[in-house]
Amino acid sequence: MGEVDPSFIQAIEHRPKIISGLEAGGIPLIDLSPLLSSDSLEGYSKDHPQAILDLVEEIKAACKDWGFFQIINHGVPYDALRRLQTAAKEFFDLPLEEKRKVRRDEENPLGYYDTEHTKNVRDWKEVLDFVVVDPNMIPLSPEPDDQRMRVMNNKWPEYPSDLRDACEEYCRAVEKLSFKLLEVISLSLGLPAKRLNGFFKDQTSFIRLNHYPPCPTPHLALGVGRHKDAGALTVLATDDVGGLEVKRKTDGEWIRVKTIPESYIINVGDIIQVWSNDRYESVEHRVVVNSERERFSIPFVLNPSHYQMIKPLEELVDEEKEPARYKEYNLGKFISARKFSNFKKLIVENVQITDFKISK
Ligand SMILES: O=C(O)CCC(=O)C(=O)O
Ligand SMILES: [Fe+2]
Repeated sequence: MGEVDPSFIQAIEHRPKIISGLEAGGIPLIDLSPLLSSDSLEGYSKDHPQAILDLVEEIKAACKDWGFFQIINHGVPYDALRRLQTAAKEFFDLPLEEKRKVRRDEENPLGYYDTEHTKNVRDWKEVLDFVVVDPNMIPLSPEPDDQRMRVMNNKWPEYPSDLRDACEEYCRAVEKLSFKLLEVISLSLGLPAKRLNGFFKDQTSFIRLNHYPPCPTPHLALGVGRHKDAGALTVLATDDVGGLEVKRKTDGEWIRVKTIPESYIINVGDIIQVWSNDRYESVEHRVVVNSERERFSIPFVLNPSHYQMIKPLEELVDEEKEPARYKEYNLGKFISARKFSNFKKLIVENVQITDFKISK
């Protein structure tokens, strides 16, 4: 990634404003300590202590107003994250030919990849992807009648030798956190805490190690172009180099997310938007790069099983007052369409949940 290839250059209206060091903030910061003492919030809101009810309200407001929030006192051991961050840096420091030994290919979309395009513009980044349940399956093609499946296997690099262990250990901790958050979100929608858990048997959740090298033209390119996360929920760890920007719902301004030590950034994905029938929205975000410091981030994307049909939850729709706003879609077919479209620059837009929107 030396000189700037035209494939990285964003259209003028999507280029970032380069702000030096200034971070606007505004995204809610939520203290999860009330959750630390319990493993599960089984039951309905009314059965919980006030501290939990307050937390549910805070998360509800954050999901509605921003689609994003930051958390502290989340219970994920910092050492587990540090260990994975160290291993990730060691991996990305390897020569390209070494990294390409585990590269993603047409058969298996997992592994190393440095040519992802978001909205048809190349991202200034390299990634390493792993699934949480290994091996995992997704449909071979997005065609509705094609029943064939594709097996996805994690491709563990030979170096650094503890990357696999670090990743698996981190995954267990962050997965536990993400299911707790899912319970709070379920309560915040007026549903029983465990209402959403059933969708995650045979989950297709994945972990991505992102590396954004310094970029000589940060005003022209983006680390990740504007996008919405397609999963249910994203739990994002970043280092102390800022860059993530969230599109503020009130005015469409791009707001830089503050880096807070030992915190996570949580965002609602497309699937929660559909389940909640638009009560919560999956909000657009992007990553701005800089010319001086490399940046690392690790999103964990909580994703249901491939065979799940995604549609608004029955309890949240009412034919008269609140009709379903989406037709159901098969998650596996959706993932399959996405995974194999970002290989190359396409003429058409990727599949989006809006493709399933029921017009009023
Ligand atoms: O690196 C970041 O801060 C965010 C990355 C992201 O949005 C993604 O990988 O979907
Ligand atoms: Fe994202």
